[in-house]
Amino acid sequence: MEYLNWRHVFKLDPAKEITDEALEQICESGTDVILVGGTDDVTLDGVLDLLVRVRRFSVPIALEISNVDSITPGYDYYFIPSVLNSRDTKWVKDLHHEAIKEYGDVLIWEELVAEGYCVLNPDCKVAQVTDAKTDLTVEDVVAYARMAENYFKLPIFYLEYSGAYGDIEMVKATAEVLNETKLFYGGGITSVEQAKEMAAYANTVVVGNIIYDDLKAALKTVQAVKSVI
Ligand SMILES: CC(C)=CCC/C(C)=C/CC/C(C)=C/CC/C(C)=C/CC/C(C)=C/CC/C(C)=C/CC/C(C)=C/COP(=O)(O)OP(=O)(O)O
Ligand SMILES: O=P(O)(O)OC[C@@H](O)CO
Ligand SMILES: [Mg+2]
Repeated sequence: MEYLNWRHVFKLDPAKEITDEALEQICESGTDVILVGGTDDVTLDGVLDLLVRVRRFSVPIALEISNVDSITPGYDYYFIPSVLNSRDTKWVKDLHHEAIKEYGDVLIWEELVAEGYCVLNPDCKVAQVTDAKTDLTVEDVVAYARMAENYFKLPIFYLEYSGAYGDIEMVKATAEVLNETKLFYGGGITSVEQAKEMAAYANTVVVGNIIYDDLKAALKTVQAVKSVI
């Protein structure tokens, strides 16, 4: 249950290359966890490679499942997205139903963490793949957040702007209606200022692409997030 207290997360994409030196800096940065996940080209080889390399360090590692073929034992947690604003039930619960039908007898439920995603950047891969309805008002998003917490009782509600910096008013309004469910924010964080701004409202701030574009800037987001009480 330590994920309930995570403030900063680095999300590594198993489809992208990262050098040992960069990986060491990411793992030793003081981040709370390495979350391994991506939308496409996620393979078992990529997921295993990162597991073995990150295990040399003491930071926890979690796998965010995007397809069943790339799941491997050995991760500390398995995060399972359901895209609440997808127009296709496949991404909300059908793939999940299939997986539970096949593996239900052997699942270790304590290792699985359900995430209610609300994807808001229409141009990102995950919005396109899942056919997410992204033209949402604050009232729409707040209703998804309330649904996640009070109806589905999900531990995590994830406001996903992957690749673009999000709308702080959306994040603020969402934070205001959540009590038990943790608010994850992810998308477009490239600076200390942005990291701090989102950390003021989100329980957990997820930093992804900037790791590959500007490692130094990525590393600075750790202390930025943690400096916000
Ligand atoms: C020990 C052991 C092996 C345990 C596990 C056993 C098991 C089989 C568990 C399965 C249980 C279960 C219910 C599984 C669900 C299966 C499944 C396939 C669910 C669908 C998940 C889903 C909705 C995927 C859609 C894509 C998505 C939301 C991905 C999350 C990552 C994300 C948003 C990345 C951001 O995009 P990115 O790739 O970074 O984009 P850019 O490249 O443009 O940056
Ligand atoms: O890659 P960025 O834009 O930082 O987004 C982080 C994460 O929310 C992606 O799933
Ligand atoms: Mg990415």
